Order: sequence, then C-alpha cells, then structure tokens
Amino acid sequence: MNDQPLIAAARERFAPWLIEPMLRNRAIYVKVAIAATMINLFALISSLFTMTVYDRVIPNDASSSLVGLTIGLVIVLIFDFVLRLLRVYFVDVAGANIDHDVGDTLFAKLLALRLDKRKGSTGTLTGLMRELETLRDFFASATLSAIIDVPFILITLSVIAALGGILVLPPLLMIPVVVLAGMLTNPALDRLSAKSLGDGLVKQSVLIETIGSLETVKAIGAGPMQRDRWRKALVKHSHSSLGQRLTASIAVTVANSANTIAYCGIIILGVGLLRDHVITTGALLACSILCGRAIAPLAQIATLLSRLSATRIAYRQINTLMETPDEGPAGEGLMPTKIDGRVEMRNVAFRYPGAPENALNGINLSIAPGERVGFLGRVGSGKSTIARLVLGLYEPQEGVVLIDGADVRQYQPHQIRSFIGAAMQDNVLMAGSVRDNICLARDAGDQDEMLRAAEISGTHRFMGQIVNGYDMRLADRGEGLSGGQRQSISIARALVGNPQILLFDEPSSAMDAQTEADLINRLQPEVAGRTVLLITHRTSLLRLVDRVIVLDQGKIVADGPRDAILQRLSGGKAA
Ligand SMILES: Nc1ncnc2c1ncn2[C@@H]1O[C@H](COP(=O)(O)OP(=O)(O)OP(=O)(O)O)[C@@H](O)[C@H]1O
Repeated sequence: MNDQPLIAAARERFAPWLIEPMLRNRAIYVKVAIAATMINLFALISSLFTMTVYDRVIPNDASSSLVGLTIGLVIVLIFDFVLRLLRVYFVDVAGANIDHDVGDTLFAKLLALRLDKRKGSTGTLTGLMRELETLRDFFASATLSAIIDVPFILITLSVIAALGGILVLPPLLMIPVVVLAGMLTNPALDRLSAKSLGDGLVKQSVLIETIGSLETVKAIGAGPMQRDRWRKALVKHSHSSLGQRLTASIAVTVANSANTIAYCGIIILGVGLLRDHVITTGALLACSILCGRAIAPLAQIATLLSRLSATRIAYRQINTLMETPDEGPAGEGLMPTKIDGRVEMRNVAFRYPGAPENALNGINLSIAPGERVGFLGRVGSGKSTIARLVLGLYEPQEGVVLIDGADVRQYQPHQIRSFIGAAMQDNVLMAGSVRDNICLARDAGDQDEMLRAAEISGTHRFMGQIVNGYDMRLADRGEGLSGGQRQSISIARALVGNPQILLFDEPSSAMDAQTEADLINRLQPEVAGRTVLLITHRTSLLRLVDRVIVLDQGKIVADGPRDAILQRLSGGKAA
C-alpha cells in the first residue's frame, strides 16, 4: 500500500451516511434555531434599553422608571444567559449524536470494504477515521448557529436606520467588504485545507507504521530512516496547516477591522447629527451597540466558512471511502446454515491491485468434502493467495471460486467465513484476553469448546499452567507471547466451533520439531471428515493430508496423492 492520501472525489451532494444522522437530530437543531432567534431579540432589547435610559431616565432623573427598566433588563439577561447555555448544550448533543452515528457507520464500512478496492495505507485510513472529528467539531460548534444570526443582520440594520438614519451607512458599507474577503479567501482555503489534510494523513501513516513495528524498527536500525520520513512529513504538514490557518484568519481579521471601522464611522457621523439635534444621545449609543451586532455575525460566518472548508474536505475524503464497494453480494446473498465443504476453482486468474503480474493463472482444482489437501511451492508461488480467494477476501479477475457449488461472491461473507476455520500466515492476535482471542464472536465459543480447541492446538499446555491463563490480557497484536504461542492460539481460534473447512497457512512455522510433532498427533483425529487446505513448506505436516498440490509461479504444476507427489518431488522434478 502506498502513502498517497485518498483522492478526493469532487462530488458535493450530501450522502445518506451524513444526512440521515443529521435529519435524526433535526428536532435539536430547531431548538438551537429558536434559542439563537431569542438571543438576537434580547440583543435588540438591551440596546433599546440603553437608549431609553439615556433619553428618558437621565434627563428626567426618573429613578423609579430606571428601577423598573433595570428589573426588566435583568430578567432579559437571565433568559439570555440560560438560552446561550442551552444553545451550546443542544449543539453539543447534536454533534455527539452525529459523531456516534457516523463513526459507527464508518467502522462498519471499514469492515465490509473490498480489500482490492482499498486505497491508502493503514496510517492513511486511520487518519481518515480521525477526520470524523473535523466533521463532529463542525456540527458541534456554536458557530453553526451563526447561520441563524445572518437574517438578523437585516433586522439590526433596519433598527439602526430607524433610530439614526444615515448612521446605517458605515455598517452597511462594511458588510460587502467582509463578504468579499470571505469569498476571495475561500477557494485558497479549500485548496489549503485539502493539502493540509493530505499532509496530515502522510504524517499519520509514518507514525502508525513506526509505532506498530517499534521493535523491528529498533532491531534493524530503521530509526534514522523513519525519523527522516517523519521530519519531512512534519515540515510539510506544519507548513500547509500554517498556510491554512493564516488564510482563514484573513477573513476573520477583515471582519473584526470592519467592525471597528463601522463603529468609528457611526461615532464620527453621530457626533455631527447629535450637534444638529437630528438624533439623541441614546439613539447614538444604541446605534453604536447595534453596529457590533450587525457585523459580529459576519466575523462568525468567516470563522464558519474556514471550518466549512476543512469540513467539506473531510466530508469528501470520508465519502470516497463510503463509496468504495463493499464485499459480498449486492442483495441478501446466500446464508446457508451448514455446508458440505466442497471447494473448487475454475480457470482462476488473479492479480493483486497494482501488481505487475498475475499471482495466479489458470487454476483449476476441485477438493471434495472431507478431502485434505496440502499446498506446496516456492516462496511467492501463490499458495496464500489461494487461501485468500477461498475466504473471499479477494475476487479473481477471471474464473470462479466455488464453495459447495456456489460462487463465493454469492454468500454473505461473514456467514461463509463462519464455516471456515482459518489460521493465516501472520497470525495476528487482538488486544484482549486469550479467551476472547480463541472464541471471538463464534456462537460455539463456550468454555468446553474453547478448552477442547486449546487442548488440540497446544495452547492449554502453556495457558493451563498460568494463574488467570485464559483471562490473561494481551496487548495489541498479541504482544507478550512468543511467536509459537501466538501460532498455537491462532490454531485454537481456527478449530473452535468445528468449522467444516480448515485453512492453515504455515501453522507451525514458529514451532520446534517436538511441539509440531505433538500438534500433528492431536490434529490427526480432529481433521478427519473435514475439508482441509494446508499450506506449508514443511513436509512433516503433510502427514495430515492425503493429496498434495504443487504451485509454481501461480500455476499448478503437480496434483495427486501425497506419497506419489512427494516421491516425484524428492526425485527433483518439481518445486
Ligand atoms: N497484498 C499483496 N499485494 C500485491 N502483491 C501481493 C500481495 N500479496 C502477495 N502478493 C504477490 O503475489 C504473489 C503470490 O504471493 P503468495 O503470498 O500467494 O505466495 P506464497 O506462495 O504464499 O508465498 P510464501 O511461501 O512466501 O508464503 C507473490 O508474487 C507476491 O509478491
């Protein structure tokens, strides 16, 4: 997998994975809109209060009116305070709901992703998942409610015009300046947001790769190389995000300056009008307060636009992932409750995405239910690829892979895989207890079944003797166990629940000769009657099979009874 960030699709429409959670929260957004409207009305009221105090109360020394007005204003201010709190609360709740729903859908998508359509490295995909936070921050930001404030700009300007006449001119003239600044910087902001996100994903990629293989990085002395990659990624990302932040700040700064200029303009014009007795002191004060209210939403909108830009880029990236095809059939698919275990390949040719050559070519094979077949062949001859195709992890470009006579693509992937016990070459264990790792989510994962599988695989020999053995917590990827122990647990995982097909890829490569011989003895009665595909370089393991298929450069070069094939091989004719 390369380090390229996912290529942004240029589509702009809202996809169901986002619009549906938003619609589910529409009641909350209505409450936010009501709260924002009330807050705007209260702002008008408090400026009119100031005018009344200056024009009526102070000249007439009417302290009783002042008390009444003050009580009224305190009530308004309390409401305003509560409504502001509620607005933040509602927006946060909606943001958290959307974050939860979208996060859940996105993870399900990740699990259903067709491996051959997957773009980007592990780090890139991890970074992409983190972009959910950008979406959440947008939907959970109080700035979002600034949209409600925009219509109030007109109302506020009308009130200024009514109170101060030409005093409306300074804010009115400043509004196009702020809008223009936003419009001019937005395309650059879009570009810089995309660049910053791409650079961030590359940085994430280096980080994840290094953390995931810290032991190897140290052991092989790859530290300086990784550090160099990290530094370059760091410089690129900090450079692009600095550009993004600076560009975003232009529109916000213009809005703030416009606010100050409009305020000064009102005061300068207002002093002249005051002198000519065209307006009252109270009206001038009210207009100067309202001027801030007219321009402030624009500053917020400028901030919102900069967030919107980053959100749009994150949305497009996530949407590209969401539009990647899922594995499995388009409809309901086949969900058998049991299978016989017949495995066939007809004229199968397969090439990994981006690979220069086919990994498999013209593969024809038929494995009867209960037949046990060993796969031999040189490194890179295509053995593991056969296992991946049987599991339906990849689809062949030509030909068909069948289980019980039906194309693997017709089955629901999780259903068909529940009949296949697979111990793959890189036997990755999950963080969690040994018990969790053996049973996973299989229905048959009860205690007796787990112990039976652990006994056969040899896991019980080392776990049975440790206090808390099966409840021992493993770190990420099963760290804390030896390679052979991890292999043993992954064999137990494959055996649990008695799946009809067993698929072992180098199951004993990390085991010593004695442990392997014991394993073979215990596996022999276990595999009887089940379809077994056993990939190995070790001839000792072939005791478990009756038939051997030899692969070379993606083609079958020998297929027949075990002993006959082994005899041919020892004569040096193949592999
Ligand atoms: N994820 C992948 N992407 C691209 N090419 C791959 C991928 N996995 C394997 N290949 C290529 O496909 C070919 C067959 O690989 P495969 O893993 O099936 O070999 P193998 O016979 O199992 O080898 P080994 O004995 O080393 O496990 C190889 O040339 C390999 O380079």
